[in-house]
Amino acid sequence: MDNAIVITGGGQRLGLALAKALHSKLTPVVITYRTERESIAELQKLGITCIKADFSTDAGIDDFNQYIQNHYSSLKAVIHNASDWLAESTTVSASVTMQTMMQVHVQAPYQLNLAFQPLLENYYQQNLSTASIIHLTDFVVDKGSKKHIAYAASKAALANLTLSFSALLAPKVKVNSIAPSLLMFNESDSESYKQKTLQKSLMQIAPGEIEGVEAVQYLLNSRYITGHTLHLNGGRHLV
Ligand SMILES: NC(=O)C1=CN([C@@H]2O[C@H](COP(=O)(O)OP(=O)(O)OC[C@H]3O[C@@H](n4cnc5c(N)ncnc54)[C@H](OP(=O)(O)O)[C@@H]3O)[C@@H](O)[C@H]2O)C=CC1
Ligand SMILES: Nc1nc2c(c(=O)[nH]1)N=C([C@H](O)[C@@H](O)CO)CN2
Repeated sequence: MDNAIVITGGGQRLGLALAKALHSKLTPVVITYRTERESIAELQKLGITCIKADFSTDAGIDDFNQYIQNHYSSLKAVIHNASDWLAESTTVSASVTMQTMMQVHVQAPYQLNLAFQPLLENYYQQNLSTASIIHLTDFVVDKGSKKHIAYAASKAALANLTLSFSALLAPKVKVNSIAPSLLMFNESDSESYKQKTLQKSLMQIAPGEIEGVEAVQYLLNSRYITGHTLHLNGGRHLV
């Protein structure tokens, strides 16, 4: 199959919204997921290919790469959305926390970008239009986070991959980051946490998945933007 869009972590929230928004007969979407959810069957009914993949090991990354190499000859885009928002804790060692964060946020995008380079360049050759890599980073790349230290460091490394891969792959492939501060809360978030978090930005809302979907569509449609970080932070940097 040709011209596919790969979205990692497409089983819920932003990845799920991206899959539904971007899938079409001309640009079929492939998502990865780890956890069985009703959403997976919903996506399969829409014709979206759902591949179970756990990037916590290099073997898991290799297996997904092999699937793509065996089934696709060109890729329009790869969206590295898969992520674990791990905080430092007393139950998980610092070493395991950092290793876990670097594995999903850096090893997986790094290894898959290198593996998918020929497929992305094939898209350019076949369509005379740039292919795309999009890294989902985070506002904390520029600020750090005292409660998610390893998470923030790994997202900063991911942001640096954007700079290196944009230089390596231009002009056939654009490589950009999207850095949200807050898109949507988690079900476990308390009302007090939500209010405290909303106060941190000028806009004081959680904009929802649609803000991320529209940012991705903007970058996919560009012929010129690369090496860039699109900040979705509601003016948080000015508070
Ligand atoms: N939500 C927000 O407000 C913000 C989000 N971001 C970033 O935006 C992106 C989307 O956020 P959100 O939708 O909340 O993300 P989620 O927390 O919902 O994570 C997305 C998916 O990543 C998958 N995933 C986690 N670890 C692994 C792994 N080791 N291997 C494979 N898949 C894995 C999970 O799959 P499964 O469920 O199938 O196990 C999960 O559904 C993320 O990169 C996030 O860091 C940044 C700032 C704010
Ligand atoms: N993988 C995830 N990363 C992040 C999440 C999330 O739910 N999953 N959430 C946030 C928060 O929105 C934080 O930015 C404000 O509470 C950050 N990253």
